[in-house]
Amino acid sequence: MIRADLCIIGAGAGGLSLAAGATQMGARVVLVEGAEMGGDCLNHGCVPSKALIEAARAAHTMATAGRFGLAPVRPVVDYAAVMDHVARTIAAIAPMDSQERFEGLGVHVIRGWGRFAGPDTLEAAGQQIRARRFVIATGSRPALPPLPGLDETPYLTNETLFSLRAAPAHLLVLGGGPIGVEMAQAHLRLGVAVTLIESGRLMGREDPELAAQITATLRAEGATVLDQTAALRVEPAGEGVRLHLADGRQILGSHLLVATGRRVALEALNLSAAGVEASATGVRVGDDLRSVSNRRVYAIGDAAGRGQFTHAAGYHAGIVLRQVLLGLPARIGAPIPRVTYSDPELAQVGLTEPEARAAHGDRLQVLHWGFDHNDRAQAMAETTGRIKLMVVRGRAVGVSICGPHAGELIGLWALMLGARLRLSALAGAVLPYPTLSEVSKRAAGAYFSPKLFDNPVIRLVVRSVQRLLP
Ligand SMILES: Cc1cc2nc3c(=O)[nH]c(=O)nc-3n(C[C@H](O)[C@H](O)[C@H](O)COP(=O)(O)OP(=O)(O)OC[C@H]3O[C@@H](n4cnc5c(N)ncnc54)[C@H](O)[C@@H]3O)c2cc1C
Ligand SMILES: NC(=O)c1ccc[n+]([C@@H]2O[C@H](COP(=O)([O-])OP(=O)(O)OC[C@H]3O[C@@H](n4cnc5c(N)ncnc54)[C@H](O)[C@@H]3O)[C@@H](O)[C@H]2O)c1
Repeated sequence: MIRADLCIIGAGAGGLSLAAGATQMGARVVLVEGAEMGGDCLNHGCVPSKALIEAARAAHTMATAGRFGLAPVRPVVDYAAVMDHVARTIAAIAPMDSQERFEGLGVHVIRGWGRFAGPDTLEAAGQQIRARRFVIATGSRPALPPLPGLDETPYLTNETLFSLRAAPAHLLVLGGGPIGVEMAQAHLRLGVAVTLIESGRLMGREDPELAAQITATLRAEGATVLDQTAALRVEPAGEGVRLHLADGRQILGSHLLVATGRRVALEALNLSAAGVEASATGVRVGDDLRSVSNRRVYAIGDAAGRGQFTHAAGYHAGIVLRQVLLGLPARIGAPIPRVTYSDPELAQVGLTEPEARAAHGDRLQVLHWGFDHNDRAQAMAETTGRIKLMVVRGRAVGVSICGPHAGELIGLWALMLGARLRLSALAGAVLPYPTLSEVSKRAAGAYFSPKLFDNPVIRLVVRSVQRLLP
C-alpha cells in the first residue's frame, strides 16, 4: 500500500502542473498515468497541431509572396518531412513532461491505468494507493458521432492524424469546430484537397460574423465547406471512404478525419467505487472543482467539464493546489480566453455579442476596429478581420478578435476582464507604434471618441477656454 497526501490520475496538462506545484511545496505526491506522459496536448493535441499549422503557414507565405513583390512559389511538400517537424516539436517539449523530470522533483510516478477501489483507495499497475486527496485529471477522448458505417470504415482522429507519413489526396473533415477548422486549413495549405462537413454553423460557439470570416477564408483558399450539412452514413470505397449526405450527394475522399467533439475520459476509473458522481460533461464538481459526492476527490482540466483548454487545466491546477495543500478556499472565476489557430486567428474572452446582448440588453455597446486601419497589418499585408468589444458602463464584458495574431492580442483583454479594468486604462496607455496591439487601444478609444468629438458641450468649453488663454 502506497500512502500519499495527493494522488493525481492523469499526467496531462492539468495533472503535471498540479504534481509539479504540490511536490515542490512539500506534499507527498503520487502521479498515475496510463498512456504517455504529457497527455493529449503534448502528444495528440495542441503541440502537434500547432507544429503542423506553422509548417502550413510557411507554405502559404511562399505561395502568396506576390503581395510583397516576391515571386510566389508553390512549395514542393514532403509530407513525411513535415510530420518529422511535428515529431521533433513534440520531442523538444517532452523532457519537461517526462517521468524522469517528475521523479527528479520527488513525485512518485506510476505507469498504469488508475481505477478506484474505494472512496480513498486507487489501484494502478497492481499497486494500491491510499491518499488524503485524489485529483481526477484524465482529460478527454475523441467523441465519435452515431454515423452508420463508421465502425466498418477507416477513419482518423487527432490520435492518429499526426502519424500519417503520406499526404492524403482528399481529406474529408467531419466537424467544423476548432480541431476541424485548424486541421482543414493546415492540410489545404500543404496542398491537400479538403472538404469540410459541418452539421451546423462552422465555429458555432464563436461570434457569427467573425466565424463567417473564417468560412470565407477557407473557401477562398480552395476548401469545399459544406455547412448546415448532415452526413447520413459512411462506407469504405476502394482505398478511401464515401460519405453520403442527407441531400443525396455523395463525397469520395481518400481519408476521413472525425473531429466532432470530445467526451471526458472517465470510464476506466470505476467512479462508483469511490462514490464520485459524473455526467456526460465531466465529474460533478462545484466552482471549487471538488466532487459534490466525495469530498476527498477533485477534478481538473477536461475531466472537470469547465472548458477544454490546456490553459484552463493549468488554471484549475492552481485552484486545487491552494485548497488541498494549504486548506485555503479557492474557486474558479477568471475569464478563460480561447483561440482557434486558423489564419486569421479567432480569439475570444468573456461574452460574444449574442451572449452579451442576451445578458445586458440595451445597456450593451459594441465597438469595432478593423485591422485594415492598423498600420502594421497593412505592412504585413494581412488586413482581414476586426476586433469587437462588448462594453457595459465603461468596461468590456467580452472581446472577439478575428485577425493576424489574435491569440497574442487576447491576453491583454483577459487581464482587462479579469481585473475589471475600465476601458480608460487601455485608452490612456501608450502602446508602441506600429504594432497590432494598437487595434485594442483604438477600439477602446472608440468608446470615448463620441464623448470627446462631435460633442457640442466640449466644443463650447474648448472655445471658451481658448478665448481665456493668453
Ligand atoms: C487536436 C487538438 C488540438 C488542441 N489544441 C489546443 C490548443 O491549441 N490550445 C489549448 O488550450 N487546448 C487545445 N486542445 C485541448 C487540450 O489538449 C486539452 O484541453 C488539454 O490537453 C486538457 O488537459 P488535461 O490535463 O485535462 O487532459 P490530458 O492532457 O488529456 O491528460 C489526461 C491524461 O490522463 C491519462 N488518463 C486517462 N485516464 C486515466 C486513468 N484511468 N488512469 C491513468 N491515466 C489516465 C491520459 O492517458 C492522459 O495522458 C487541443 C485538443 C486537441 C485534441
Ligand atoms: N485552439 C484550441 O484551443 C483548440 C483546438 C482544438 C481543440 N480544442 C478543444 O477541443 C475541443 C474539441 O474540439 P472539436 O473541434 O472536436 O469539437 P467541438 O465540439 O468544438 O466541435 C465539433 C463540431 O462538430 C460538429 N458535429 C458534430 N457531429 C457532427 C456530425 N455528425 N457531422 C458533422 N458535424 C458534426 C458540431 O456541430 C461542432 O461544430 C474544443 O471545444 C476545444 O475546447 C481547442
